[in-house]
Amino acid sequence: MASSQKNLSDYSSKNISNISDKRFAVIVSEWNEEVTEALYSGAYETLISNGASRDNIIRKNVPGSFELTLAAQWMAQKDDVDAVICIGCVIQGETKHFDFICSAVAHGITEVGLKYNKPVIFGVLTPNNQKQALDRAGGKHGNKGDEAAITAIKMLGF
Ligand SMILES: Nc1c(NC[C@H](O)[C@H](O)[C@H](O)CO)[nH]c(=O)[nH]c1=O
Ligand SMILES: CC(=O)[C@@H](O)COP(=O)(O)O
Repeated sequence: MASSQKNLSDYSSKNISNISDKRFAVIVSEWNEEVTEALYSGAYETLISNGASRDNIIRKNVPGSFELTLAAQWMAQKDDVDAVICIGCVIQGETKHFDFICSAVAHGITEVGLKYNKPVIFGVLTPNNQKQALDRAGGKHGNKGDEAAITAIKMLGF
């Protein structure tokens, strides 16, 4: 289902588990900072509004989305991290670089979650242009950061 049919910020709060003692690592890519900061704000506020403690949200920055995977591994291996949320925005350019980054990040983040047996969430936009990105970072299609945070919460309650 395309984001145009389902708002990224719409979610059910039913069956949300107690996350007051859960620790979240949120890794934010610095590329397309206007977008990723909006995604981070959405994720942070969603965690807080669903019961997370401010002291239990650890933010780390990386240069670009490609670096999200290694940073996710560094955080996921910590015993005091319960879930990792990866925030990024990869915008299509003129070359195939977009395809390589998106594929590497998607596969890499998946592998980290499987390796450390904890939620590692793909909160990465892969739009064709800046407008599509902004539409999904608090615009008309909601905020991917909200979606990433509620996904982490629901996986912790699995
Ligand atoms: N073009 C975008 C990038 N490119 C940078 C890579 O993510 C990486 O940092 C570089 O290849 C060095 O390893 N990153 C984004 O997050 N978004 C882009 O649109
Ligand atoms: C996703 C990218 O790395 C991309 O923005 C780079 O742009 P280009 O493909 O035009 O070099």
